[in-house]
Amino acid sequence: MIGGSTDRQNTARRLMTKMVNTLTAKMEIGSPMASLYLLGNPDHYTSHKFILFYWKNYVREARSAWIDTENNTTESFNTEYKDAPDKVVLQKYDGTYIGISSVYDYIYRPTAYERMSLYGWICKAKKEKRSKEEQQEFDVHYDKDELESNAEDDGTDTEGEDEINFLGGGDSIDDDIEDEVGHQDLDSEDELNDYQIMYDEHESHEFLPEHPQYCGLPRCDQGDREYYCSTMLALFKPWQCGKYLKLENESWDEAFVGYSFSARQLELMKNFNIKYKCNDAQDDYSAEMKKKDARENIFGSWEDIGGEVDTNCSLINEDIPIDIDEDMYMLGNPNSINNQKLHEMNRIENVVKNAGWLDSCIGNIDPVDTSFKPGEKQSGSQWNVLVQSLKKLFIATRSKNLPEAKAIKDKNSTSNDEVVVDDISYLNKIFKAEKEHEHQLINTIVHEFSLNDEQERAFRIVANHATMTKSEQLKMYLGGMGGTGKSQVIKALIAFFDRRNESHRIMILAPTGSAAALLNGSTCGCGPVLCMACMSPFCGL
Ligand SMILES: Nc1ncnc2c1ncn2[C@@H]1O[C@H](COP(=O)(O)OP(=O)(O)OP(=O)(O)O)[C@@H](O)[C@H]1O
Repeated sequence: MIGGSTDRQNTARRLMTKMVNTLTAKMEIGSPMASLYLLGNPDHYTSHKFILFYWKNYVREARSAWIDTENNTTESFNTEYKDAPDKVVLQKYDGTYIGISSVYDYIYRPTAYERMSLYGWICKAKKEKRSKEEQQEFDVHYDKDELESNAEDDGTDTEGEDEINFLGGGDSIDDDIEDEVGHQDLDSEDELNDYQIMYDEHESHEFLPEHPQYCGLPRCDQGDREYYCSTMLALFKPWQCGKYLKLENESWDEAFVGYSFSARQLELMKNFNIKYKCNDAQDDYSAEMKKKDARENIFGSWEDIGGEVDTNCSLINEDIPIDIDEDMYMLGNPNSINNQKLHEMNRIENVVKNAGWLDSCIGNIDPVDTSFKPGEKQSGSQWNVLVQSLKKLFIATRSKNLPEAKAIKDKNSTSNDEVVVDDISYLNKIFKAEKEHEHQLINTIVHEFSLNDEQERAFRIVANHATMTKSEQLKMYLGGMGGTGKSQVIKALIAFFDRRNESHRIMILAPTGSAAALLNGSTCGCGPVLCMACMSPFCGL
């Protein structure tokens, strides 16, 4: 679909958007996160702010100044120059569309900044949209005729020209055009530090090329040396035109060697290469692993596979061809990576099989008969009614002999004038179940689960109550700090009801799936209705 016609691409895009929106709506936001958003605080903190910088456009612009005269241009430069034209943003100005590139923001910067390198400019530049009032004031201050006459003037370096060119060609761009270029003009040195010329991250995407290359700076020790030198010069030597960066008869390399970079700039250049050093180290490690025949080690070779290619695609320098031995990936080759992978997968499968993880279920669950056909034909709703009525019948039969049901029955038979004193003897420590074996069972479980005094008290209240034939519903809350043994009490109760063959009288509910899973219970969502139906003493929980 992605590679199809425009219609199909749009359909695919719409579908993806719908899916993302649907998933996002279902996403839960925790209360701390919600509070952060409401208070306008960030949801994360970083020590540095990074600005996306698409350097290739600038280097292309700088090198293009030499494209005609530079007879010894390398093939790679020619190809690159032709294949990757500058990306511009189209804006309507006085009925005419003009292309604006962020490169011009640097080239036509105010005279106050003419000694600022591209690197410094990118760190400080910020693009802001002018408010309507500011725009009106600006329009009044710089009238259009003056702008046009100055724009035609291709000569001297006047202050006026700087201001005009700095506008990127549009001082009165239509209001409805999204990326209006707003700048302040500066006169004094003092303003240099205060002046924030930073790209606003919310608008900068308008100016970015499709393939981010911010990490793919050329290498100092490999590849096209000329391209590397021109890139570093474009970054660190101030320029308005590529001609500023080197002399007519000079190569980029000579200009690079001859330029005195500051200590900070040299340090930055060194840092640019750290990523490549890491990649090299990773490749060396892969080579080492291969040598050691990692196939002998179950897990070792998993790390080894694909070591040649850095999976952080955006960080790979597209300029440098990745050296991949295709033979290594062919299945026919017994030493190929794919075969090694297959071999490891079989080994792991055997390990898992031998450990019994793939054995059939111990509980002997009957297999579902997929070929089953009902003996009588009924519509869906008729089946539904039948199932519901059978369910009711089943629940009624099961709860017929439960004490609560009996108690309710008995209670209903008493008249309104009668005072009934509820039996709450089960709360006493000296309570003894009517039947001796029930009393014994309670004692055994207290002992088996080594319940402490408080746990025992809680357990006995529920267990005693369960042995009574006439009693009100027990509503009880068992609280305590984390790890104080609440779950232990519940486990004891599960065992108690289990041994009385009354597992159906207890239902474990928890607010989250993981909490419920710890006690083999369910989440609260499915609770209330079933809880009432099973007449569990935990109904009130
Ligand atoms: N009487 C006991 N004898 C021995 N071990 C116990 C006893 N009561 C609790 N424990 C142990 O203490 C640990 C914490 O107990 P438990 O999980 O029941 O606490 P909890 O109050 O339910 O904790 P949380 O609120 O964090 O879920 C468990 O490992 C449990 O086995």
